[in-house]
Amino acid sequence: MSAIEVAGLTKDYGDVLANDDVTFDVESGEIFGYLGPNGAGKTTTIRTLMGLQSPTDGTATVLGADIRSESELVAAKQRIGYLPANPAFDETATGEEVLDLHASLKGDQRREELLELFDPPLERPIRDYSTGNVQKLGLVQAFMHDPDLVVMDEPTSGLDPLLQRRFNEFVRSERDRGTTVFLSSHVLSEVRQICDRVGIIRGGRIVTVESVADLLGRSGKSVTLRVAGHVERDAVDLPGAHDLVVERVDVPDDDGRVTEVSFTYTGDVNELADIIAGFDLLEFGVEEAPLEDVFMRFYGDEEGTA
Ligand SMILES: Nc1ncnc2c1ncn2[C@@H]1O[C@H](COP(=O)(O)OP(=O)(O)OP(=O)(O)O)[C@@H](O)[C@H]1O
Repeated sequence: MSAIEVAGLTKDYGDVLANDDVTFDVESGEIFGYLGPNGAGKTTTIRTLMGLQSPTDGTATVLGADIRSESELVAAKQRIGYLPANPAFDETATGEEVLDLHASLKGDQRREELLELFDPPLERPIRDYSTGNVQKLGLVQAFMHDPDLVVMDEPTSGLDPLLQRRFNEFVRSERDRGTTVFLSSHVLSEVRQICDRVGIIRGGRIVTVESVADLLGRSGKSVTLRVAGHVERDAVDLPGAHDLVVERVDVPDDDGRVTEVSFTYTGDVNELADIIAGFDLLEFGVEEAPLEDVFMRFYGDEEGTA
């Protein structure tokens, strides 16, 4: 059985069709990334899955419970952890009190273990918490009752790089012990590090659901070269090079000219390495293609940035 099944989910806010016939499944035991630019409709789907708002049309199940049935959903939520975007804990309560409240609702058998990984200042009131500390408390709260499914809306926002890495390792180890994880993000490089599969949403519509390996294979790398001397365009116009830009620049202090080359590359890295080996390189950069470029290449720009 799938941990989450979303079928034709539609949410019309009046001005905005935030989810338009959204359909996808999350398999039990996988880490599924729900990826899309700001305003794409990720939070709308997540809040609907958690029963916090009703769909205009379509439906979904979480751990087999129909989200339209309050009683089914309440029962299922005992086995679900939820970390909302910008968790709104009671500002006057201390972190400890927030956890005590959640423990009374769902349990807290893993509280101490989680507090060793993510250590918010429990004795302080929430109003004194930094964004990162709220996020840490949210993570402890989401996992401490040892749920079967955890749903997180932009979980790494506010975490510094060290904690992000700890979070990634933790989520992978949770997956390895059988927990299903559904998380949203607008950053491809973040999702690629932990997710098994990804669903991309844009303008309220699902544009693809595929494995992260397949997505990365298709999205390619951004390559930049700074080469001493002339480079002819034909020399770098390899199969798999897209959006190629070749510019000659005069460098006053240097003896001669420099050529700057940039492109997105989806071809064979060995072919690229062979070409580059023949250049007098000044600089060489390879980065993940930005998410927006991936969208532009595969899905066009007919829907603007949302
Ligand atoms: N309660 C609401 N009333 C009206 N419009 C809304 C409401 N909530 C969200 N929207 C709109 O629906 C669209 C999708 O918003 P949503 O928050 O689901 O996107 P998102 O992908 O989570 O974006 P972000 O990453 O910025 O949080 C946006 O255009 C947003 O302005």
